[in-house]
Amino acid sequence: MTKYILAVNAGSSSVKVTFYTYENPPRAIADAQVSGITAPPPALKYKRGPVKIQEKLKEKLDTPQDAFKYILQRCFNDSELSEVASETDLAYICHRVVHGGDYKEAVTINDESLHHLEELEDLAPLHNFSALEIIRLCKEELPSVASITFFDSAFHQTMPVHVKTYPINQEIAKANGLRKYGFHGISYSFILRSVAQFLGKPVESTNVIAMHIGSGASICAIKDGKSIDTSMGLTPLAGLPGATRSGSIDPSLVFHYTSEAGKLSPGSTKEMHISTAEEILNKKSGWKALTGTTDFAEIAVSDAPDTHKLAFDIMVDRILGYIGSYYVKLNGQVDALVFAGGIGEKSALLRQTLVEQCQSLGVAIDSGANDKGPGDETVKDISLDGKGPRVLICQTNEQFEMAYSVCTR
Ligand SMILES: Nc1ncnc2c1ncn2[C@@H]1O[C@H](COP(=O)(O)OP(=O)(O)O)[C@@H](O)[C@H]1O
Ligand SMILES: CC(=O)OP(=O)(O)O
Ligand SMILES: [Mg+2]
Repeated sequence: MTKYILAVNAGSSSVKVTFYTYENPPRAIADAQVSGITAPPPALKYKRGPVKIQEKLKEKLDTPQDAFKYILQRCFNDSELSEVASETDLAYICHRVVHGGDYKEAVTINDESLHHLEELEDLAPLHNFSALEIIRLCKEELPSVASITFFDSAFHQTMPVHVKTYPINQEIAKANGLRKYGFHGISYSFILRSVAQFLGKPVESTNVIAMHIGSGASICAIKDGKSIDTSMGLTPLAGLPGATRSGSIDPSLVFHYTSEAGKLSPGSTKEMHISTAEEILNKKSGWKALTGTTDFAEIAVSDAPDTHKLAFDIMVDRILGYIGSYYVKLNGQVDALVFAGGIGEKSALLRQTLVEQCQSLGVAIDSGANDKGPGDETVKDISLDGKGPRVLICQTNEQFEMAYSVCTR
């Protein structure tokens, strides 16, 4: 009997799942996403073959587990998707877990690994909570299917010690796991393989500066196929601003923000032990705080109001800072600057502005190709011929990367 893989990408406000055939390479047979869990009504996007459905849901889906259960039932009950009708049709469930601590590779869930992940939750309650809730649910409701967790942080284990280490008391740092981990690694691994293939180079000798710019945004310096630095840190808060995240700020700002900032947040629970400061900097900052919208498509327009223009300029400035730093760290040996993530893939204005400001690195883009975007291509070259690095768009796919890893191991 043909078996299928279910790949789950759970965020705080959305749950995305894709069903794949269990073959090399895996082929997507259906894709479903519930967003707006924290801002009801929830919305469903469902794609099966040529069929595309978008609807607002009447159901109350307040938590990622509710959203996941809803998606699963809907897919299992869809008579047009008879391939997956119950747990017996599934070979594996892949889960994206943002923070994997010291894990260097994916792990199969059993009591021991789940317990270890639950301990890690303290370090990253805001980011691991949704995924862990869904893993616990799968263990209970789909007990015959093996769950494998893939970690965003695993790709960055190759960063040198001096890059990973914060200059603080090392006993305390070691006891509490306080170091730079870096995230979006499942995406970077997809980007690296796709870009190396596109350039016709072995992964082991590919050097790129890759940007995953979405509602969470990061950038990564990849040397000889390995991450040597990335902008996120102990948690995904560090580095670039995001839709609701401040990105890097002077840490002292926390002590001056409000007198309440250091206290436990009212939203804190047994599972989500977070302070008001963490909540403000993760959920009430970023371009939402500057402009009122989390939608970068409203910000990245040429005739935007001043508030939006400021948010755009901040984003450009912070990204430029990292590109400059990583270009130097890579000793100028850069095969390509790669744009990925919802914004990196869709905003021609952001790409154009950034590349114009990186002229000193010898990069230039073909504005027609840039405006057209990647279309159906996984990797699209938008550079003008020149001596400098190529400029590429890569349509990254975290669910595919997890399924691919399972099918090729
Ligand atoms: N045409 C566009 N121009 C600029 N930004 C866009 C466009 N379309 C979508 N986006 C932005 O992409 C972001 C979502 O990217 P995505 O990588 O899916 O994020 P995440 O996985 O973190 O939810 C949102 O901020 C959305 O506004
Ligand atoms: C790590 C992270 O920020 O993830 P996302 O972009 O999906 O929020
Ligand atoms: Mg994402």
